[in-house]
Amino acid sequence: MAEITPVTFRWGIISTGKIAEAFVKDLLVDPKTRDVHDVVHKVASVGSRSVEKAQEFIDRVAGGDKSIKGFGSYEEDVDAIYIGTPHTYHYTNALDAIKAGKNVLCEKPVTCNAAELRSLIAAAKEHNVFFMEALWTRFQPLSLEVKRIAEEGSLGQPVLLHADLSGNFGIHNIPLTHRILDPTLGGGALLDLGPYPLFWAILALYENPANNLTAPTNISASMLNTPITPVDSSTIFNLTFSTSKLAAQASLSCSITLNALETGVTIRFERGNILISSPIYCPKKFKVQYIGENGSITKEETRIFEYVGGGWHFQADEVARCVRDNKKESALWGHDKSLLEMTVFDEVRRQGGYKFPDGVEKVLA
Ligand SMILES: NC(=O)C1=CN([C@@H]2O[C@H](COP(=O)(O)OP(=O)(O)OC[C@H]3O[C@@H](n4cnc5c(N)ncnc54)[C@H](OP(=O)(O)O)[C@@H]3O)[C@@H](O)[C@H]2O)C=CC1
Ligand SMILES: O=C1OC[C@@H](O)[C@H](O)[C@H]1O
Repeated sequence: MAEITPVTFRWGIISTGKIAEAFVKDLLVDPKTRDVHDVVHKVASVGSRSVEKAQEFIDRVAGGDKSIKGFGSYEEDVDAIYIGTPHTYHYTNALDAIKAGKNVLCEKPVTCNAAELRSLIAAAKEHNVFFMEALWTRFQPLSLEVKRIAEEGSLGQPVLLHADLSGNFGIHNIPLTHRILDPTLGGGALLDLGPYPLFWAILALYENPANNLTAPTNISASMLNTPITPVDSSTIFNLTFSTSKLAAQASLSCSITLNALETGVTIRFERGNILISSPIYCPKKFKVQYIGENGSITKEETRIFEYVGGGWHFQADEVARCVRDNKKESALWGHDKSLLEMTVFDEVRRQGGYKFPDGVEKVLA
């Protein structure tokens, strides 16, 4: 077989925080370890509020690679910019990058509200650039296989989906300025953890061909605040999908004070179940149960997925391929799904009474 010459994709990184480090480490993993031969990734520059921090990040995470430029600002000459700042900075950082004609991969939640996202989508169209939320779980091989099995027919239609993402942040022992507690940084469970339970509902229900990409017909929600700051410590939200061909519901929750459950997602179909192990943002294992005529389990299969790296590189491969092919959005996690996410979150916050402090939302509906 002829050797493919891979495209070298140059990334500019904005932020020197926790997730930026995880993403950059994955960019440095040899793509061949995950059987990817058409793209390779190169970290070209790191932007921070401080040039010293940027250099310290390059030394620590990328072995001091002299070809990587460190900037005390966010201007870079690259194929795409990855944004890993706190939620409430995504809009401004992404807009600046888009206006500079850059392709953008922006961390989840892509913005604080749907109005900000609509404004970014319009800007991306105007400047003819690729734009995607970094909903990394969508691109992992396990998710692709869950989707294939869910839609292949032998389980029947999905009826009920339960998904929870909890993570104990030790909220009594972290500063009030921590991004998870600070309302000016969009703190709380919903915006930080909520994208993942919602992602599984989008994959299994919204994307189900019988739903024909129809938005939920009902959203009901309740939020519980922390005793410390006015952000949600836990939130529950339910979605109903009802079309002529699909009648299904999702019961979703997230918490910043509890540990994760062993099984984070359960998708119940007419003739079986899919049970996905935690962590639900990069699960390595799921189980499929087939149910017979009398309601008992007739067959059970466990599937395990392993790869080198943390799982963030799959979304990087998607961005590189989309940009190479001149696509402006991903077919797997396009603008419509991020917009659905932000619309659901706006409604959950409305019902739950979570208002951001004045000035946090840069665009209002
Ligand atoms: N996909 C995933 O698995 C994960 C995604 N995330 C998402 O990534 C984003 C960042 O999270 P995380 O990396 O944990 O956050 P961190 O606090 O670790 O890092 C955020 C970085 O943003 C920069 N920054 C710019 N302005 C501010 C500000 N006013 N306050 C604090 N930091 C600022 C800082 O870099 P500098 O000082 O260099 O400018 C800082 O290091 C969030 O939106 C979160 O939802 C988080 C964890 C996992
Ligand atoms: O995206 C995320 O996934 C893992 C969580 O621990 C983190 O807080 C969140 O931002």
